[in-house]
Amino acid sequence: MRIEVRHLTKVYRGDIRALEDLSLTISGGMFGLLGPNGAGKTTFMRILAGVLSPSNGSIRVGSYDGTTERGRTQIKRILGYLPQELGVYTDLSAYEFLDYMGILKGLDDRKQRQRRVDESLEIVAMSHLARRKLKTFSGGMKRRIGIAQALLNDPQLLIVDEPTAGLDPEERILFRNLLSDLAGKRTVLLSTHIVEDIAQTCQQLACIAKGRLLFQGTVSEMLKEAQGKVWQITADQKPEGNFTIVSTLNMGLNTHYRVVGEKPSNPNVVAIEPNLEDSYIWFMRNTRQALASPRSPLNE
Ligand SMILES: Nc1ncnc2c1ncn2[C@@H]1O[C@H](COP(=O)(O)OP(=O)(O)OP(=O)(O)O)[C@@H](O)[C@H]1O
Repeated sequence: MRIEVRHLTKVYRGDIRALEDLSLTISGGMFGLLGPNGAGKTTFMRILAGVLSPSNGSIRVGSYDGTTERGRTQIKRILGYLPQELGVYTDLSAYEFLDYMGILKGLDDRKQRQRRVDESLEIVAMSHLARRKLKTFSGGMKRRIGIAQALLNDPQLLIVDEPTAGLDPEERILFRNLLSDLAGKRTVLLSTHIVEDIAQTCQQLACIAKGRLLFQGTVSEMLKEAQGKVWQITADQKPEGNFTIVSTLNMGLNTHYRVVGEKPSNPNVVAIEPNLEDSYIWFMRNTRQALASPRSPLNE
């Protein structure tokens, strides 16, 4: 399922510009949308999901036009959406909740709906907990029920917004693996500010900040962007300079500081290979610097 977004702009009331001339292409598999809080990720996802209309720009999901009412209705049929918050149905059992969501999604035939609920529970490995109330579930289990809900109509496009926030490390890994499995036969769009989730699951990603596209490409292309910008400084006190310290490792007599920026002038500096988090920090640094410059297009 190919998604093409061109010149997408969203202006909320009060002239809040959440998306600014955003163009990107998602060609299938698992795609990551990375950006800090307030970057415009949720706005983008909600527009794609047809919940919100854009102020400007075009959206094509497969052969459907997301800017028309008819196109949005068609897109909703082939789309599953896991929002950040699932809502408060905590007194329902997993099965009752999914059955109810199935009715809302227009699965009117009871037998067919039950079959889809059973299949979705099976995909997320929750069949054995179908009769338990949602309020007794851990964060990771609730997230899996959220995915089951999004899978009820067997969508070709699955949109998940910040799905691992608040999960413990083990739950996060399980959840990431589940998303990768699902991406085998559909397009999965994963929005997050957790770099590791994208590094572990996505081949393609886009990085946005302040509603603008900073980067689109593969994980290895993004790594290349920070090549020659990541350093290890060994020192006995915190170094200062035009860089961002991303980690500090106390080695006893001295400390290893991992920093991102132009080559520091400090002694005991060695270049190291960037990871995706370093690249992300590099892009964010550049964005902040551009914002500080009055001539930057980011300030228009
Ligand atoms: N309904 C709204 N009315 C006005 N401004 C809004 C509305 N929804 C979002 N915004 C603003 O639009 C910008 C982008 O918000 P959005 O929620 O899309 O970002 P995000 O990347 O998803 O952030 P987060 O990870 O914090 O959810 C922010 O400045 C936000 O305050």
